[in-house]
Amino acid sequence: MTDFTVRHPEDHERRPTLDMVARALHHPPLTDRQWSAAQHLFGTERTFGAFERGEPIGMTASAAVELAVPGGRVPAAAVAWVGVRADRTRRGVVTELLTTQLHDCRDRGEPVAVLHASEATIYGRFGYGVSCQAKHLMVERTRVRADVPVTGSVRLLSGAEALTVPRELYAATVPYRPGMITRDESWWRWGHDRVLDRDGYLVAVHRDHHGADDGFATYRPVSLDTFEQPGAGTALEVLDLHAANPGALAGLWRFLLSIDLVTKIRVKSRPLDEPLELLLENPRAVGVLAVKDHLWLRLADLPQALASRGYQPAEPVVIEVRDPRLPENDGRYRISEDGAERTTADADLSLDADTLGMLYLGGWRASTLAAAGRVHTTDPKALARADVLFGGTAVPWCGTDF
Ligand SMILES: CC(=O)SCCNC(=O)CCNC(=O)[C@H](O)C(C)(C)COP(=O)(O)OP(=O)(O)OC[C@H]1O[C@@H](n2cnc3c(N)ncnc32)[C@H](O)[C@@H]1OP(=O)(O)O
Repeated sequence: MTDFTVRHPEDHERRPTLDMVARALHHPPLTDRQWSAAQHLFGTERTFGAFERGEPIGMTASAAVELAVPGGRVPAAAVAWVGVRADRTRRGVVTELLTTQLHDCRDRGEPVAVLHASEATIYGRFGYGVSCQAKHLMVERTRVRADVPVTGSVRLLSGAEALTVPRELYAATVPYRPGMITRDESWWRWGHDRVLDRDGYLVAVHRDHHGADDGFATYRPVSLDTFEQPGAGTALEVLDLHAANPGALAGLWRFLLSIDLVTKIRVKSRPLDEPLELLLENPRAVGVLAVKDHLWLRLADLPQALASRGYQPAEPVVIEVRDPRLPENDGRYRISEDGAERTTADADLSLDADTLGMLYLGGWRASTLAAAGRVHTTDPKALARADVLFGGTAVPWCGTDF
């Protein structure tokens, strides 16, 4: 039996704790350079460690972000760096850490927590649901001709511009769909500056025909040559691509497709409705390699979270939610186009908290979740109303790796 305590690490324990979690995720301990970028990602007060006789054996942390939801934005905890030392797993360590973190979230006034999961089997039991999916694409560039008119231009950035322009565009120009999160300076240092420096990523920016920058792509060339297959060519890996409008999206893709000596373009986690194949003369050049769980979402303070998003016009429904890990969320809620509130009325639908996390951004229909046995009702009309009420105006997508 493991005897451990969960608490914030002391200042001198922070780096050993991060090193421990890096090891749990099969990365080497942090270099001095990585540590200098990583230590600003989460304050000590947002980091929880599990300690056994003073040694770190588990960790979870979160960053304060704003999450776009249908009809607005809500303060959220972006959870990351979850891990338990390999010789201390399956003894309840992460259960204790994540439960403490969810209470902390509520206390901070962050009604929602989000994360990207290393494995799809971990987080459902903690009340997280897959709020949206994303697709991984492979474009066979040799079979491709972009078939869209050019309306602007693309330029490659270097030096300070490669660091600053994407920050400005993401903060002020890119429209937020439900699921997108704000990126603070510590994210940019870790998620952008560090990868440009370490992995040789390049930044391309699209400028519209009025001369305003309106989108960027971060990408790198990777050799496909092997000893057995010399001359296999080069793949482009696209890390980050955000566009303020369809012209910018088409222009950035047209640019990526025009780069010489490239045989394939690989890109992970794109929005389900991104119309890349429709921009090409040969749509079959785009292969969808996988559609995977993207952003997992947990309603930590359920009444607050439900009240923080908008609903589409339809007759109200009453939902009954069961949340064994945070029983204070249990209860019935009336959802209408005017908002959400607790009620004592009879329930039309019943579901668990993780399923409500799936509905929250509008990425799934209640009727789809009912077909999967996750939403229970005897009234098909109530399901149809829930489909409309919870529906969003855009397909949700996060698009930030954290
Ligand atoms: C947002 C992120 O950072 S994602 C990164 C997550 N981290 C990793 O994948 C690193 C490698 N893995 C680990 O560090 C650990 O195995 C963790 C964090 C996944 C789980 O930590 P543990 O302390 O072993 O979990 P704990 O003992 O609290 O398990 C709770 C329950 O989840 C189950 N569980 C834990 N991990 C897994 C898993 N990977 N797959 C399936 N079930 C799991 C346990 O069996 C247990 O089930 P039970 O309650 O029915 O008995």
